[in-house]
This record gives sequence, structure tokens and C-alpha cells, in this order.
Amino acid sequence: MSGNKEEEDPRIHGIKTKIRVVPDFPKKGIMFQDITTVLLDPKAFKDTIDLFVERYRDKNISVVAGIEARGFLFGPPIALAIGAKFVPLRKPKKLPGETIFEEYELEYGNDRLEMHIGAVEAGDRALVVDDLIATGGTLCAAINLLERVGAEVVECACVIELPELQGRQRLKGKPLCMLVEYR
Ligand SMILES: O=P(O)(O)OC[C@H]1O[C@H](OP(=O)(O)OP(=O)(O)O)[C@H](O)[C@@H]1O
Ligand SMILES: Nc1ncnc2[nH]cnc12
Repeated sequence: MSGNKEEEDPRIHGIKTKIRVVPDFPKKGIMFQDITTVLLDPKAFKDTIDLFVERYRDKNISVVAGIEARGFLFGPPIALAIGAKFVPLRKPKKLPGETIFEEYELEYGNDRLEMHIGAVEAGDRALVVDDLIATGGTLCAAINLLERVGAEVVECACVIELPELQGRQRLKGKPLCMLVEYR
């Protein structure tokens, strides 16, 4: 699932057809990849989850870290199916407990990710889940958070990759699994 795999699994083509592309959102020049239209189709949504579950169920993953907000849609069902805990990586000032944070730049602004101290422990084997990788800044921040507390990041998983932004190069050598490329 990490290259262009439409030939490999017919479910991927079905998922791709459900992603809505909205030009100039949230600002001019951005081709926004809207996954809410995948969620409207139970088969496409289930196929998305199933593809990741099939990949990760035997990889001894102990924690799925989901990135706010859209990683919260895909991460929890994957975590439940593979028997891992789910840890939310949240935008600033949303988590009530003691946190650590990493700041990063986006295609259209700056942001910060926070994680509860104690949610992930040294030795945890982590899968990071989000809907999309663009510049890779968000996933890089997530990897840094997890590594700071001693977790091993096994892989990052996204539904969509924007390869022209070369986000993979910012993943500190961690593998990326994605389903759909948008060029
Ligand atoms: O690879 P990057 O350049 O870092 O961009 C990818 C991130 O951007 C989007 O989230 P966004 O920050 O728009 O937040 P949202 O999910 O809360 O809308 C997307 O869901 C990823 O998390
Ligand atoms: N083009 C895009 N579509 C959806 N989410 C994004 N996050 C960063 N770039 C994006």
C-alpha cells in the first residue's frame, strides 16, 4: 500500500473515487482533499480501515497515535481492531492533563501538537495515523513526541499523500504507508 497500489487492490480505487477535491480551500491555491465524503460511504470507509488493519494486525503495535482532527476518524477503529491503545495527539490547550508539545509549520500556517505525559511509555511500538501527508511537518512533530517518551515509531499511515510536497523526507527515515496519491 505504500506505492501506487490501485492495480494491487481494487478497494483502493473505490476509496479514491470518494475523496472530494475542493479547490482554493482554506485559501487560494490549495487543492483541499476532503475525506468527509469517504465517511459518507460505509463501504469505502470500511475498506480504508480494513486495509490498514490487514497491514498492522500482526506487527505487534501497542499504541496507535491519531492526529487531531482527521486522524481521530481513522485511528480509533484501527486501534480497536488490532488490539492497541489509542492516544490522541491534540492541537494546543485541548488536553487537560500534563503534556509535552512540538511546534510545526503547515501548508497554510503554523500549529502545535500536544500529547499527555504517561499515555505512551518507553518501549511502546507506535503507529501514527492521519488522513493526509502534505509537507510532513505534522507527522514529523508526532514522531518527535513519541520518540521523546521512548516509543519506537514503527510506521506512519495516511489515506492520502501529496507527493509533490515531499513530506516523506521529513519522517526521520520512518516508513509511510498511504493508499491514494494526489498529484
Ligand atoms: O503534512 P502537513 O503539511 O503537516 O499537513 C498535513 C496535516 O494538515 C491537515 O490537518 P490540519 O492541520 O489542516 O488540521 P485539521 O485536521 O484540524 O483540520 C491534515 O489533516 C494533516 O494533519
Ligand atoms: N491539500 C490539503 N488537503 C487537505 N488537508 C491538507 N492538509 C494540508 N494540505 C492539505
